[in-house]
Amino acid sequence: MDENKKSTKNRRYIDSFKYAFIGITTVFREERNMRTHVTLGLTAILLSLFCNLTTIEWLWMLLCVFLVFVMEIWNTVIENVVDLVVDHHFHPIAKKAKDMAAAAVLLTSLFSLIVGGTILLPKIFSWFV
Ligand SMILES: Nc1ncnc2c1ncn2[C@@H]1O[C@H](COP(=O)(O)OP(=O)(O)OP(=O)(O)O)[C@@H](O)[C@H]1O
Repeated sequence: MDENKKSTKNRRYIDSFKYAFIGITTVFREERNMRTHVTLGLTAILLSLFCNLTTIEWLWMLLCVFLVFVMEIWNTVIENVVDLVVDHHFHPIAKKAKDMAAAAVLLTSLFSLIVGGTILLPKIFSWFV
């Protein structure tokens, strides 16, 4: 049987990891927004490496980066399920679901921007004064 076309439960933990990894690579390959989030997240982590963060600050930064990734993955899940259900035809409830999923990503990104800015900006300014 073609492994990519199976629709039964994973029997082994290694299979669960394998399909989760395929999910990550698929969302990265197919969603431009996900690639932007990864680029911005990696930039924030790279900057943090030069900013001498405390353990708590590191945990906040990592929480924000992972939250945005997870929210973008859920947004993509909802887009895919909606497209599957309405078969790409216009439907007001499809629009509502997709707009709300996009709103969740927007709010998480704004929250991350506030946290990242609060932690990193004072440290970056202190390099120049
Ligand atoms: N089947 C549909 N019926 C009604 N409106 C839709 C439908 N599909 C998409 N839309 C509208 O188009 C917008 C963009 O949908 P699309 O599936 O292209 O997501 P996207 O451009 O990948 O969005 P995002 O930037 O959140 O990833 C939705 O937020 C919604 O307003």
